[in-house]
Amino acid sequence: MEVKNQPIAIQISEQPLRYNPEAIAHKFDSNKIRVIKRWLEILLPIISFAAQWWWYRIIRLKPHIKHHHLAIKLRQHLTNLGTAYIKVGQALSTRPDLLPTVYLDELTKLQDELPAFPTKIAHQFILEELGAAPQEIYAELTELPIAAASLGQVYKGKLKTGEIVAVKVQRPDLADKIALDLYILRVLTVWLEKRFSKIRTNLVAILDELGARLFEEMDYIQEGNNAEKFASLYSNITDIYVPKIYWQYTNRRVLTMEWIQGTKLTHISEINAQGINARHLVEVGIQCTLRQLLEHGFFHADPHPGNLLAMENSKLAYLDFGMMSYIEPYQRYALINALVHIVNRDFTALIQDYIDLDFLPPDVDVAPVRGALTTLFNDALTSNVAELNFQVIIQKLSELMYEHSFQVPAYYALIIRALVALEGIAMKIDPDFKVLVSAYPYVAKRLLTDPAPELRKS
Ligand SMILES: Nc1ncnc2c1ncn2[C@@H]1O[C@H](COP(=O)(O)OP(=O)(O)OP(=O)(O)O)[C@@H](O)[C@H]1O
Repeated sequence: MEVKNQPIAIQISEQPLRYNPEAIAHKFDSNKIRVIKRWLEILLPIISFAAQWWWYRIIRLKPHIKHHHLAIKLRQHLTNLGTAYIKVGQALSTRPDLLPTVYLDELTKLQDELPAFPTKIAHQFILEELGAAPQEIYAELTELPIAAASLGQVYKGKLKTGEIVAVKVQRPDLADKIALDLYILRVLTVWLEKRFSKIRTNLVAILDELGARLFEEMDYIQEGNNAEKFASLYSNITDIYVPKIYWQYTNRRVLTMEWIQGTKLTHISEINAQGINARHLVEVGIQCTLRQLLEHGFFHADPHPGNLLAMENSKLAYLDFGMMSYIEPYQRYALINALVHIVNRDFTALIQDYIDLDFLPPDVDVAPVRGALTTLFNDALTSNVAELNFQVIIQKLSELMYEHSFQVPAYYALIIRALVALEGIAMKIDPDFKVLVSAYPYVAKRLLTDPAPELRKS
């Protein structure tokens, strides 16, 4: 029987997968044994971490050595605890308002080192989600996954109509396991907030935001929609490519998309060996990032080099649209204004930008923050734009934000992560590559030509 690109019997779920803390609490309140078992698995590393912290205090270890060791331990514990904790750690790694820099640096190394699950289970999922056995849908499908990541694993396949595809299948019981971990973490954060009234940050809100994000990431229909929205906004940029989604063969836990033949930007030497100009790809990536952040606001929040592929025709392909974020127009304008105020060294105005962006409360004691910002940016700006290194500025700014109790909104943390990832790639290609120099003409042009009243003042 010939199967054309026609819908087979799939039951696309009507409601998108949503994080609902009340429903989760309701579910696990009546399953105490499971909750207690998981609590024990979590408590053990917490106790071990606390004991180590206490020991280092007793032996009066030098603070920087102490925190360095503790940060490594924290990363190891989170890795062992599984997907939800790896994601929590990755989210924390972008939050200079919550953790000192030494912890941020260590947590950015968190990798999703999870083993693959059996292909038999993946086949079962395909049957359940798409309503037909894999051999009825795909003419070919690799026996083993070509990649195993935190939420799912990816097979290479071929449709009966001949198109080469990537088939992403979600890990078994993922939603259930993550829900249980989020439930426990929420109990813990509510307790922490009650117990330590000094904590100013709304930890429960941060956790709920992360939960919402994780649930979105677990819904491959949402990911497919994100990919299409991203394509509609940015694939008109020269040399940007976004894989096509095959909706007929996609559901919540199975995603079928166009296979991208390419080399990850983690393998720069291979890219060069193929005669592809890696520098050009970075320039393209920078232009695309600027359009995402400053023009449409819809941005890829996880553009690490493993999610970017150099194609043989010198195009840059984006993968993995599970984690996207959005910046409101007023936030975009405030960011551009902040940039202008930094360049003009107008730190009083810069503090007002931070207040407008809700980083600082309106009643903040301005003088010490202005003093710290002045020192930081005067140091940084004595070098000309060509010498500015983004990573260094961000690191200093992170320290300042931690010391002066800034509240960093999640979207800002994700922007920084995206920019630092991009600069990291650029500097691997050429240690002297200046992202800011490449970005400057675009920002200048926006300032000169954008009719928005919010920018006209600047
Ligand atoms: N369309 C595609 N074409 C070719 N390879 C792909 C494609 N999609 C995914 N892959 C491969 O599978 C890997 C994992 O895919 P992806 O990053 O989408 O999974 P994930 O579970 O969302 O991972 P993460 O842990 O980053 O969230 C990619 O790094 C890439 O090697």
